[in-house]
Amino acid sequence: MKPNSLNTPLVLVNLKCYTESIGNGAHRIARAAREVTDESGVTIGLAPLYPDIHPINHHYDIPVFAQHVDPVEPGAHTGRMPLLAVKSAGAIGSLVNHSEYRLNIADIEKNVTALRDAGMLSCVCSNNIATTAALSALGPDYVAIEPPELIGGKISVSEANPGIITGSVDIVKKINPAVKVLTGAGIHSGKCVKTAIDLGTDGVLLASSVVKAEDPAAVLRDLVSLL
Ligand SMILES: O=C[C@H](O)COP(=O)(O)O
Repeated sequence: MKPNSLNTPLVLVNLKCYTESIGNGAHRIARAAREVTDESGVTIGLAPLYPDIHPINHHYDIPVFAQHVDPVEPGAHTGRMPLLAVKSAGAIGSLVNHSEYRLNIADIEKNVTALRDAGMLSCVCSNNIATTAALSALGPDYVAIEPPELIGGKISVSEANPGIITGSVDIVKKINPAVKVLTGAGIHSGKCVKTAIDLGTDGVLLASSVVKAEDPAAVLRDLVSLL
């Protein structure tokens, strides 16, 4: 799997730390992602827990992102996760500054630069248009705009706040048009995904609708159905 070469649109599923994402649960979601990628041709990536990066990459050959990397060089640190460790496990990129794991701007810049230098993809999360502007200036591969109040809910950003999507797309185009824009929070249907794409994004970042589903493949099939 070559970094810097993911097709658009991208459906990136963050497995977070949900019970359903642990052990066999991660394999269940990865199998579903593989199946729906094969049926639809849409790129579906996963951001699993660290122990599942290698098995998911190895068994299912789908793009794997880390959920976070620590802005540290390999060395005398304990309990940290340097990006070379996730690269060596098979991750092609990492989320940075997720709403559930905020970093300061200096550490975001450090991670974006280190990921680029390692030939990996950065997907930096943002909570509003002003933050999106600042983050796009750092030149990540993706900025993912996610209103925190909609994360984990049943109403998607596409339905509740299309203005934050168009505002983010517009500001990124002005500041750094090479940066791709994802959006997320509450994305649960093909209609939400289609709206996000029609508003100018390059894909979606989502979690609960797939991870907590009884049948993740059915949800993924619906998510890509209008692309
Ligand atoms: O990383 C994913 C986002 O936080 C969205 O999560 P959600 O789809 O559960 O709202």
